[in-house]
Amino acid sequence: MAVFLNTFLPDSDASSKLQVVDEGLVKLSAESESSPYKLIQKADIKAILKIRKPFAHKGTYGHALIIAGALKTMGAALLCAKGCLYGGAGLTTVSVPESGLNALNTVLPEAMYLGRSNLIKIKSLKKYNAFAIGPGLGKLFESVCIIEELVVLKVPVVVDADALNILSTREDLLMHLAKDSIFTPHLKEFDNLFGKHKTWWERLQTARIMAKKLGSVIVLKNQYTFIVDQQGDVMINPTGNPAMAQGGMGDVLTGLITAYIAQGYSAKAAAILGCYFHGKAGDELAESHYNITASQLAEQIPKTVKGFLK
Ligand SMILES: NC(=O)C1=CN([C@@H]2O[C@H](COP(=O)(O)OP(=O)(O)OC[C@H]3O[C@@H](n4cnc5c(N)ncnc54)[C@H](OP(=O)(O)O)[C@@H]3O)[C@@H](O)[C@H]2O)[C@@H](O)CC1
Ligand SMILES: Nc1ncnc2c1ncn2[C@@H]1O[C@H](COP(=O)(O)OP(=O)(O)O)[C@@H](O)[C@H]1O
Repeated sequence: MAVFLNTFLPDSDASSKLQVVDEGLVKLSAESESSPYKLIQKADIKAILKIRKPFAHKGTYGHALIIAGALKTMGAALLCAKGCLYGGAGLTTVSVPESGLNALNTVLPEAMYLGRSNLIKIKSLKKYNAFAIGPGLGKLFESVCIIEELVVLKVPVVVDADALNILSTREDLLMHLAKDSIFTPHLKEFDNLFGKHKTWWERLQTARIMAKKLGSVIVLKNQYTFIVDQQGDVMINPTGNPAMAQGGMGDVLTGLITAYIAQGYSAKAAAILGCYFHGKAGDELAESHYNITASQLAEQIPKTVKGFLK
């Protein structure tokens, strides 16, 4: 029986009730036209996920740089870094204000530190192959300057939280960010960035247009998160649950997606894997927990991925 898009939306409208959602990312029948809306299946994840290789070392799985945190929101940076470490990046470096250095060394001894002043030395950024910016960053002048540097560097970036809010007032930067970047807004951040929307259907149409225009992936977060690729196709993530509705959960997702970029996945694949395993870790924890903290979820990720492969 056909499934329609309205099943995955929290509100009601006439158009989404008519829009069929395909099961899986691969078109199965040559006869029917494929829908731009696709529900991610377990088989899709199996096809995308690469098994860790014998003789692999930390260099095999990339080096991620996370630019996040401010005095009162250092936790967001730590959670993002935690998502990246537990997502399997070979190396994770975190650029937080110096006031966060002790916390970083104490909470995440596996992570390295890069001072904010070093961020403007482009040469020092060449060793990283995955970049994330935004969780808890704040919207101070320094944060704007860092985004300007990333635009000059022309590297794809995972953009979240405060970095999204900065871009909402700087269309020049938004339009010049490297293609294959990944934007991870929740509803409010999305509307800040692209304008107010009355319905989720309208919001989704804007996401499709903007993902094409930017040549980037938009991860529009909700109970069912929509991953919109550079062609404007929409992949619907089936995992996740209300036990996950606690602060910091999106920060972990940003770190996890960045870990997959570091490991060599494309922007689209990294977004799909990140959303799927983030939600699946939450689903597994929710079997025995009424609610879940973001730290708890990050720590569950390697177990979830291992269990998935069995
Ligand atoms: N430990 C730390 O350091 C943490 C630091 N953090 C960092 O702090 C920074 C600012 O984060 P923030 O939570 O203050 O602002 P933001 O996320 O814009 O929410 C503002 C309001 O928007 C709404 N809203 C949000 N989501 C929605 C949704 N899905 N659907 C609908 N509405 C939604 C909701 O408004 P309401 O509906 O309650 O009126 C909410 O109150 C940011 O950089 C972040 O990374 C956090 O990650 C927490 C842990
Ligand atoms: N009810 C829910 N069902 C499924 N996923 C949820 C639910 N509530 C929150 N999440 C997930 O948690 C994350 C929340 O992200 P975000 O709002 O950016 O949080 P924060 O800014 O606190 O880190 C998203 O990935 C979202 O899909």
